[in-house]
Amino acid sequence: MHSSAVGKGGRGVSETLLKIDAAERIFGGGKTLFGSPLPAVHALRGVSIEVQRGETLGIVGESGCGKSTLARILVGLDQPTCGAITYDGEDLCALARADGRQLARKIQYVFQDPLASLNPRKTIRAILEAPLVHLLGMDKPARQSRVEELMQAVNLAPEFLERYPHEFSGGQAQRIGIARALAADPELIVLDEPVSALDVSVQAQVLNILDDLKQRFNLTYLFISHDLSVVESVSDRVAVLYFGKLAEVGPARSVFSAPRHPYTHLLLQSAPAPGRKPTAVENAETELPDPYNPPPGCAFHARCPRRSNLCLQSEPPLEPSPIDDRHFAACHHPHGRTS
Ligand SMILES: Nc1ncnc2c1ncn2[C@@H]1O[C@H](COP(=O)(O)OP(=O)(O)OP(=O)(O)O)[C@@H](O)[C@H]1O
Repeated sequence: MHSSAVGKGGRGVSETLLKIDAAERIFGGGKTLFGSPLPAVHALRGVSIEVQRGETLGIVGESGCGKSTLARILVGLDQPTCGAITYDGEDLCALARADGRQLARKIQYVFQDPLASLNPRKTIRAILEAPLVHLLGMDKPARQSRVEELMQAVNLAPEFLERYPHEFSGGQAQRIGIARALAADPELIVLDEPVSALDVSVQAQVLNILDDLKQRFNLTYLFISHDLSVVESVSDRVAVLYFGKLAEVGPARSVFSAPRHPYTHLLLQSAPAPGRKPTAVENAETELPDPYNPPPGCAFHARCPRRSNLCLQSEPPLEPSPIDDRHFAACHHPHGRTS
């Protein structure tokens, strides 16, 4: 669909930049002042995944599966309840606690709603200069040329620097959000639904810019989206999250052409396609487990056409495919039911 290929093609790089090990995030819980228990939501339930330097890892899943929780943890806006996250060998949470600015120089975030993420009372120049001052301590003359470079990098004229966010279209505003994320020269950018709010034609432009920037600045992307066609077009690898857990992860080509988890099948069947209405997930979404009362066994069992007694009793581990050790699925019946 899109001509862009943010990170597609792989560069044969295999240096681990980010390592997430058994990350859990529980919201709520504990007790009220009067001692009654508060409900708890297990937003991430033991997520383990690595991101290689230079790759684009796509993360897909329905609303509520934990995508944004993971993204917020990676940029230091939240902390996991337990588990370990290392960035380039350093403890990411310790880094976030000790010096948020160091973390912000390495990992940046691009928000879904471009206009809402830009301060309406500041000019674009002030918006782009803020990270240069706060993260890099850059002086005025250096800032002047850097903001012009940043505008050029996202194909916007430097004349726009004195304008305010409301004077831009959604696509232009997202390009400004991307320029701001680039300002401190990060290595990893977490793109949280970066084109979901844009028209399809504008999406392609923004994806092309992201692809170009990735090549030019050796960036690594974590690309979060519920739009499978976008994720397929941009990702080297794809992780499918379901109810706070990884259901499947592997090279994009394998996950999309030969999905092993029935949830990935369901997502693919439900994706909008010419002549087909997206209904399956919309219908099935009403069957998502109650986050306050998770089911036993595999969290997907109530929706799963392959379920067996085993699925009702035990959670399947994430295991590699016998024919591709980079393609993992957490399913007791990844090849369908044999009995
Ligand atoms: N601050 C919070 N307090 C309580 N529950 C939360 C909080 N943040 C997220 N959750 C819950 O954690 C789960 C995962 O939410 P999250 O926003 O990470 O999902 P998501 O996949 O990003 O969804 P969406 O695509 O709708 O943003 C959901 O059940 C959500 O209600």
